[in-house]
Amino acid sequence: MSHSPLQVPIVQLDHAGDLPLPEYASDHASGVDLLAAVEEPLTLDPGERALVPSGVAMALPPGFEAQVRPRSGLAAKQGVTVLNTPGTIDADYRGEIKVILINLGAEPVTLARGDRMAQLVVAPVTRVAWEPRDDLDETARGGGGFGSTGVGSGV
Ligand SMILES: O=c1ccn([C@H]2C[C@H](O)[C@@H](COP(=O)(O)OP(=O)(O)OP(=O)(O)O)O2)c(=O)[nH]1
Ligand SMILES: [Mg+2]
Repeated sequence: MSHSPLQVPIVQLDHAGDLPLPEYASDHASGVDLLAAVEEPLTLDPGERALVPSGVAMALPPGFEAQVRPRSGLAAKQGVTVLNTPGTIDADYRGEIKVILINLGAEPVTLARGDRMAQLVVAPVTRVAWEPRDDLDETARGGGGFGSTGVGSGV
């Protein structure tokens, strides 16, 4: 299996020049870390959310998306997560990638410029063409869901 990376055009919208491109933090990390491209430190009070710029825009090839996911360290240590996780970056989006962070912890959390705030995972997507029908094929599960399987159908 080939591991050659997907080539993705990227633009650094933040022109200060001190922020590197989003990078993979280990050899086989799934996501690149998105950096907070804030001019001044940003403090999120408990319960507060913010739309935080990443400083980058990209042109994903058709057939791919990017998912904005939380970093577990930030979540476990400080209670900060991505409100709309996984955020969806469409292949035809050319604007700045922004991260909706929320502080679910009990203490204020401050993000400094360049702090790694979330991770971005590029993944293939399948688009569908609907085939309208009057009914669907039968399966053992049928319409059962929401805890329908197992002893007593409990949770
Ligand atoms: O966490 C996110 C989620 C989305 N976006 C950008 C890229 C995405 O392609 C666009 C639209 O996102 P989405 O479809 O989730 O939002 P919407 O509320 O449906 O807006 P729209 O009507 O623009 O699609 O916003 C981000 O920068 N960060
Ligand atoms: Mg949308």
